[in-house]
Amino acid sequence: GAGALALARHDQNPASATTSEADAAGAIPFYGERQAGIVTAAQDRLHFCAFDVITDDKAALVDMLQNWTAAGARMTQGLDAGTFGAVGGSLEAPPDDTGEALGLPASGLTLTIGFGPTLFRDVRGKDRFGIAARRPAALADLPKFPRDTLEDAISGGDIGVQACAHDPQVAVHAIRNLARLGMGIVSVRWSQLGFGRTSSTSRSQATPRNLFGFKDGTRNLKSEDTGLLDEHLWVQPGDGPDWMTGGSYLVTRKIRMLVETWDRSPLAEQQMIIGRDKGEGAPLTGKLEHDEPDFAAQDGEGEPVIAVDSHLRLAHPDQNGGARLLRRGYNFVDGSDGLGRLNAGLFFMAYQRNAHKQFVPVQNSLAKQDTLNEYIRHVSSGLFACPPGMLAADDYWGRALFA
Ligand SMILES: C=CC1=C(C)c2cc3[nH]c(cc4nc(cc5[nH]c(cc1n2)c(C)c5CCC(=O)O)C(CCC(=O)O)=C4C)c(C)c3C=C
Ligand SMILES: [Fe+2]
Repeated sequence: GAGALALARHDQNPASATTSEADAAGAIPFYGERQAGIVTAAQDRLHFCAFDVITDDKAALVDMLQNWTAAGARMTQGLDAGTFGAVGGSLEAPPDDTGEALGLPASGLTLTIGFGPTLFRDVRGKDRFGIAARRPAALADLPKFPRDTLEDAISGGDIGVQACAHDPQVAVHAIRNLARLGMGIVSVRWSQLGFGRTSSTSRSQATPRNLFGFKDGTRNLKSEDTGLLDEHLWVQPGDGPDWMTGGSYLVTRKIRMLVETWDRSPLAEQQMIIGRDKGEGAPLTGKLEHDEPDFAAQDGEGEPVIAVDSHLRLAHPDQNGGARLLRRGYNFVDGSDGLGRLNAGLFFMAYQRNAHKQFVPVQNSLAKQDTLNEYIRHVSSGLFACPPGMLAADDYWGRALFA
């Protein structure tokens, strides 16, 4: 607990220890112009859940979204999901909170909601809730990419909820209570736990490492780049539809990483594949992490120093019509695969103004020729339209869409 933390940090600057402890325990505002959990400095833990709506009753769905909003406003502030709480209600009724977060602080919990293509029209093309005309053009299904090995059962979903927190128990508690409140209206389609954020979304954060051991998120869109955020992250007036103005599109990709194969490849080869060095994270043409890569530089034999099929070159905006992403992924290890290997990888998440103009061209370049492909498999995919934030307590998730 707090005692152990204080001990562990005894030899460090006490002021900074206090600040980071407070940050890790603190509450992030639920209401605001934007949804929290997008440019919010990436927390350590993730529980993402995709739900399917199992009712045709629009009023029941809207009622659930109102209940979710009220519970989300409470849980993100460190409170129980309901007003009676885990132990404050009637002995004759199931509690309005499941209880496993009793005594835990808010832990930086954010809840970010998005609506999937199938909420507007189901797989048979039916306009389920009379909102098909409000489906954004940018929410068209993602194309199939070369090498995709997607599993339908862990892809897609009508509603996606991203719960991020510094404590996994807090993130899981939030998703579990939304699922409980949604009983009979939604069912859990798939869910994913993640740890060790693989991107920094703020210049105040050090760049973390992915399970290949490389710094990931060096050249990410950052919360401080407000001009770039308007250009690349937030849906702008005129992009349409109006209910999405100020929102953003989330692409999720569960990417299995064949870590055992990777671990047998030489350091020089690993660095060639990424296009950066493993220790510092500098481009192979530079010294420091944030040095600009020089794609024209050649080695003694006239070969490009940053290989033409390296991840760095293929993912770079210059190769993809200027496309940029706000990456916000997490590592995962879902036990083992029964074949003596870890079932490990990257749960890739990226927010953007239009996935068809940003994620799609980047992923097409990567899928065609990235040397990283030998070591990874895309096994799940999702696309969600995340509306803007809510300014007041009488608003609710999806109001502008369903009104
Ligand atoms: C389609 C988008 C991307 C997928 C899928 C993706 C998978 C993936 N990436 C790594 C490791 C690294 N990626 C890095 C940079 C980087 N990656 C993407 C996009 C996708 N990556 C972009 C847009 C960028 C930034 C490019 C730039 O602007 O220079 C890096 C380098 C460090 C960094 O800048 O973040 C690493 C390392 C893995 C392991 C992976 C799949 C499992
Ligand atoms: Fe990448």
